[in-house]
Amino acid sequence: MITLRGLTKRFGDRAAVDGLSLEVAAGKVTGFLGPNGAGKSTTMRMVVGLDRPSAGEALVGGRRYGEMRHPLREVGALLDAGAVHPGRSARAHLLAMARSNGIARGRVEEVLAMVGLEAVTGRRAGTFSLGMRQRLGIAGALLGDPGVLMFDEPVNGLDPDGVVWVRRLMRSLAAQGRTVFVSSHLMSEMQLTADHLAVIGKGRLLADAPMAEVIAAGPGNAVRVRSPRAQVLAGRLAAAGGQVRHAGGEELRVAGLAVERVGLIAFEAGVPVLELGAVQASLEEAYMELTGASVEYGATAGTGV
Ligand SMILES: Nc1ncnc2c1ncn2[C@@H]1O[C@H](COP(=O)(O)OP(=O)(O)OP(=O)(O)O)[C@@H](O)[C@H]1O
Repeated sequence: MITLRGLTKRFGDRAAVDGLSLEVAAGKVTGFLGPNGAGKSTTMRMVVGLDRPSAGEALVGGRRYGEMRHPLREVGALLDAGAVHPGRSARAHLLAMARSNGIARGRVEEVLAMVGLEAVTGRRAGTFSLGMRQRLGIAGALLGDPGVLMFDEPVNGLDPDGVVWVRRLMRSLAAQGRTVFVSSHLMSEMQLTADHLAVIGKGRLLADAPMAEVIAAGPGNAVRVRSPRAQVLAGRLAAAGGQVRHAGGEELRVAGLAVERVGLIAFEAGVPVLELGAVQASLEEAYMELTGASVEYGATAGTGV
């Protein structure tokens, strides 16, 4: 389990992480979401002692990282796949990590095989593709067979096979009872991978709930309809009890009416329909609504759903 208590990190007069309290439970994949600059990486770095908190604390299994004799056996992390000496082979890199944490040499070959790098163990890490470096980083996280694992954007640079592999790996680590804490910007992938979500914005907690609850709290199922006479159609749909939102241009999002009903109302009103379809409730839409006010860099108008 990972416990964050009032965790705060200031850089100058700016709080990158701002009084964050959270428990990341064992036996689940917990997705860690938030816009760019929300403080996800900084939070993870504090858990493994790479950044020192300005206030509060981050504990793994009730202890601080600095108090652990063999930290890699308790918490493994993929934080920056580029942080490998380019002149070292994959094997040499992992052997050095193993030695400093009292981990048997044989475990190095084991984790290299687990991540699919067994054919390139002697090759210098500097020649690796981004996907291979991600795999090497994951091997490093798994090296000490820890009960707690953190992955910062693990599918970055991976091809579709690699993405599915990471998803299965996360699920199986959680099924073994481990704590799996993973950040990602890919909402559809996260929806398939995580059981639970912690969402932050500007360093503060916005949501800490099971995936199903986060999605249910979002805009939910809706009907998407596009018409050159969207204004007229919106009036008719509202009169029939629909909650109508203008989604930019000719498009409307309608909640509370079935797709067939929307089609019939348009027909009765003599309004042309260019597109009509159901929109499934998704993490992406729920996330957009949750974080809308916390996005630091981004377009502001005309993107609404
Ligand atoms: N060493 C540093 N010095 C100064 N500011 C920093 C430092 N590290 C991070 N920050 C700032 O802290 C804030 C949080 O950054 P962080 O990388 O933790 O966000 P993130 O949620 O991981 O973002 P992304 O999704 O883009 O990776 C940002 O505004 C960033 O510029």
